[in-house]
Amino acid sequence: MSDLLTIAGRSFRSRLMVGTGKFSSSSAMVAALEASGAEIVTVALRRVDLHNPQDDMLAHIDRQKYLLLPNTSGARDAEEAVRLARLARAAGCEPWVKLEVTPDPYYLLPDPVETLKAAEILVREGFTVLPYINADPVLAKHLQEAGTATVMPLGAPIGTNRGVRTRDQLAIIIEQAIVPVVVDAGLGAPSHAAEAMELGADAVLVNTALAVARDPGAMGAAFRKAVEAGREGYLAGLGEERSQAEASSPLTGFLRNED
Ligand SMILES: CC(=O)[C@@H](O)[C@H](O)COP(=O)(O)O
Repeated sequence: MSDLLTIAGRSFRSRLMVGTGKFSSSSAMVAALEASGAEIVTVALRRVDLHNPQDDMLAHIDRQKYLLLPNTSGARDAEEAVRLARLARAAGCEPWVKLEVTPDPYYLLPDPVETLKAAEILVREGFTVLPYINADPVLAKHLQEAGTATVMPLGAPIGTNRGVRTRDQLAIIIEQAIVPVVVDAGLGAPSHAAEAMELGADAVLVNTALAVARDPGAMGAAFRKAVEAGREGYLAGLGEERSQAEASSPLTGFLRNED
């Protein structure tokens, strides 16, 4: 039986989304995308010319194969984010947007107030909104009530490769979610992606780990397997953590009885 990820009524086999920044070459990016099995690929609106099909990056992304998810990376407030999303739609992109509002260039942490404000506007305008947020369960609820198609809480700040540092808050978001939860940012190793999936995330988004790998294609394949393994582990039902040891084999009834 297939285990599909469904976002806003659209289904995907892959639970790994991939970002397109920081790759050393277009061929490295294509190798990573293909090996990852991703079906959703995010592109920073500030880095591409959507009106130009020959744009170096866009020309390398097969839009029959991948859903192009424009992101508002670089937007510092709601107004800038909304403007970027509208530009993407005007240029012929599907009305899906990865909403990112990051006023602070040092930590790139998302602004919760401006993100919610932008999400409310974009949902009203008919966009399918996938907001990047800190791992804040209260904000995640507000965004879902506003009509976002997912929530995308961070594992760690963008580009840090530090893994699932927000585990406890992610668990609450996942427990309460009524839309898919996509753990986005900071996942620097395949094991990080597996951990997020084992926790019950519906999908993950990865960019830096693939882009900076010595072999981005091989890393794409490794993340693909990790996401699948994490998902399978989650569905199989993981055992609960315990503080006290519990023997896996009987501890009585042998050796001493033979005296
Ligand atoms: C590409 C994208 O949409 C970002 O949110 C982010 O870049 C992903 O995080 P990492 O680069 O840390 O994987």
